[in-house]
Amino acid sequence: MTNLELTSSALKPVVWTIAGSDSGGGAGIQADLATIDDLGCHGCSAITCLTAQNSVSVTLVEPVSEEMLLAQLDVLLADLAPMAIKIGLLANQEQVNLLGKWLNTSLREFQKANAVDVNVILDPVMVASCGAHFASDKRSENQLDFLPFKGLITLITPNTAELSVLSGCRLKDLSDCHQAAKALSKRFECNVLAKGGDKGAAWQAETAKDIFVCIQAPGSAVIYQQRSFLLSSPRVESTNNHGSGCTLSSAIASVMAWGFVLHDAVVVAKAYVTEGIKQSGRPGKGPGPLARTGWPAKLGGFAHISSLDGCASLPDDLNFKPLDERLGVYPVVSDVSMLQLLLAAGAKTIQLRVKEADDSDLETKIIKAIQLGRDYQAQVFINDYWQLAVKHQAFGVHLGQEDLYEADLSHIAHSGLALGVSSHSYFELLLASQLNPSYIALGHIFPTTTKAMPSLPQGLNKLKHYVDLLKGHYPLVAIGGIEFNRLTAVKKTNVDDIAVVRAVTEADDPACAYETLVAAWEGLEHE
Ligand SMILES: Cc1ncc(COP(=O)(O)OP(=O)(O)O)c(N)n1
Ligand SMILES: Cc1ncsc1CCOP(=O)(O)O
Ligand SMILES: [Mg+2]
Repeated sequence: MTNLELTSSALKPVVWTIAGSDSGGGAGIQADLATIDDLGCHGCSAITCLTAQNSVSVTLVEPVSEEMLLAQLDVLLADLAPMAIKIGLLANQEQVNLLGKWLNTSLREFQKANAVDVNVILDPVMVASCGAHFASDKRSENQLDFLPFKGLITLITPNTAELSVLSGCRLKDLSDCHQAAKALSKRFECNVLAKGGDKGAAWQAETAKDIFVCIQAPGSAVIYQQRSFLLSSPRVESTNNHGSGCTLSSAIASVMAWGFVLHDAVVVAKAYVTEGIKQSGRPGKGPGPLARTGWPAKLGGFAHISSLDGCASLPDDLNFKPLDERLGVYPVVSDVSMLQLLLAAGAKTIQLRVKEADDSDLETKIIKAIQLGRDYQAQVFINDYWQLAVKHQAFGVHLGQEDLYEADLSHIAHSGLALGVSSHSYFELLLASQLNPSYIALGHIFPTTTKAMPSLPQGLNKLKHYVDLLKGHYPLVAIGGIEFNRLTAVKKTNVDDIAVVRAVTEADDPACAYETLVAAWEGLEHE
């Protein structure tokens, strides 16, 4: 199954762009609709102004009337309601005020009545990449007052020039930009992606660095909220960047419309822009538009993520022991007798996951599990208790994202243990991949009762995207709600292997259930 089949088999999510028309086709509404379509969504537009422009100049900007802008918003809401909205060029303060009021009334009522969250991404366009100032309002440096959007938007995406105008500060270095982005986030009560793609400052010369200030992102892991991150990509040497900001913000809206969390939308959209610049052309005399290159699936095109707020970043110079063999059907069990029974039934990889808070026999159980692994020449992973796993030389350790910041990863790597890492999103799997682990777990895919999960089930569509990105780079295992009658659908995503709890441990005959799962899983073909 290809990405396209997966996305077109479902109803396309509706994404709106509220922006200006670029007669040159590289930016504005034209770039947005091309992006939205390329990422599998249905695009609708509310046009704020017409611009007469080509790749080198803007000769005229003509705003639509307030009546016309409102009519577009209302008629769309009555039928083609949005899953996400991107706001781009607004021609004057009246349009900002009107839109602020509309978001606060009509859109709010719609969200309340339908119990949905519509994410709104604001690209505060002020200056075109060809140097022209857009807004017809001539008050201080063409600056519009975006405060009517306070508390109504998910994310604002200023470039460095826009950040400087919005914050009223000269931005000399990364630290200045970070402070300004945090101040903006406070002022607008929203998340901020401060784009550093425009070359200029020395600290931006080698890499294109964006600053992501997250104050709140529903569905993202708690440990990655109220935090700032630096997203660094190798700089693509090209002057074809016309419409890159429009493309980025409409890509973020599109990825969110598919149900991905904000952290994911930001990293996927950045990879999309990087690839779009790489493959760009130059139809006019000036900077060309970005190519439309589909949903990003090259790991090397994704940004490196690091912390920007004093919180620890994960090391990226470690090497963990590789697996001796495929994970296959990977049982995760809570007691040693079950572990022994499944090893006897042929399991070659298994995990001991003990969750009783006060288990006085913990170390004894871990020693026994590790010894059984040796007896059966199997890969035994210990969940959570990495010190005991190292002390007794387990084959490997399995850690969740939160656990990664508590553990001594360097000690685990240097002690020769394998490391498996959990992930629940693009953002988390990118962080996991920066660690060079022995495998990456993707979950939870389906609802599970084994564990209270803080995130929603990922589902097969997301799993397929994750696999497209990581396959061949790391062994991949899907976990969560995997049972016999779901194996065919899971195999179609091309994920290497599966981890199971209840499908084995709650069966009347766990050994038989394990053997049946193995026969079925190994009998199915990858696509
Ligand atoms: C193979 C596999 N995948 C994911 C998990 C979950 O690990 P973690 O996120 O650390 O959560 P707990 O298992 O500790 O509740 C796993 N154990 N195994
Ligand atoms: C530990 C864990 N981590 C993500 S889902 C999960 C439990 C999976 O259990 P089951 O296979 O019973 O749904
Ligand atoms: Mg854990």
